[in-house]
Amino acid sequence: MSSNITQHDYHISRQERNRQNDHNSFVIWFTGLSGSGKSTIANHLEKELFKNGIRTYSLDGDNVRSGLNRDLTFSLEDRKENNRRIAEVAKLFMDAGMVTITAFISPLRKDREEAKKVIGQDNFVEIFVNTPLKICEERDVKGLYKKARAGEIKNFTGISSPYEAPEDPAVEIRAEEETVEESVERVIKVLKEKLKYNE
Ligand SMILES: Nc1ncnc2c1ncn2[C@@H]1O[C@H](COP(=O)(O)OS(=O)(=O)O)[C@@H](OP(=O)(O)O)[C@H]1O
Ligand SMILES: Nc1ncnc2c1ncn2[C@@H]1O[C@H](COP(=O)(O)OP(=O)(O)O)[C@@H](O)[C@H]1O
Repeated sequence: MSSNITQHDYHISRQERNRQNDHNSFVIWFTGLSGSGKSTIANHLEKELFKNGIRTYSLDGDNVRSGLNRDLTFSLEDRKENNRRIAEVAKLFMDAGMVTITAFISPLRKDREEAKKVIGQDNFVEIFVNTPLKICEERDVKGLYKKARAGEIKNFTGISSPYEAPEDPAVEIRAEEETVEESVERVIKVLKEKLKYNE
């Protein structure tokens, strides 16, 4: 790492931005298998927050794996780098005052722990979308499970690459037992206090 890099002080602090927005900023980190419902629930959550005047931004596969992280594969090493960069970008959006939502598989506990360190424990809300593999596979939204079972995709999460469930998520969603609206309502309940800006 170069020692010639100087970090400039930002003129406007996160706290000042939060005061102006009249809510706190933090990161909501969704994790779960492919097809578990991360993007669906994250999108509904963002719409609901936005409707209530909360400044939000979502990071997901579409705007990250096809751009910033398009050089990365699905090896565990590259997934770690994927998660690291997402955590750094999420932190920037959080510093800009946004309630930032991320929806990535992020399969390994230690990589999510690293993300938590970058973002800060108090700013990191982990949401586990706990949909059983069997259901994700039946849904097979993108046809990828079929390909993975046929050996056409290597290192597929849940089939030929590991997924480690969070031990103590802020919210655990059992998407097969509740509707998207019910899941979003439960998440918002947990966020209510966190959103309140107190001087
Ligand atoms: N090998 C393999 N394993 C898992 N997923 C795969 C793979 N290859 C492609 N895809 C598609 O990529 C999406 C997951 O990307 P992520 O960036 O969320 O993964 S990770 O956090 O780096 O593990 C995932 O999207 P979601 O279904 O939205 O989770 C898949 O559509
Ligand atoms: N209760 C539920 N919560 C979330 N998604 C659900 C639920 N029930 C069915 N689904 C469906 O499951 C699929 C989940 O896909 P997606 O949100 O893309 O998952 P992921 O982002 O985890 O890959 C969608 O087609 C969604 O409509």
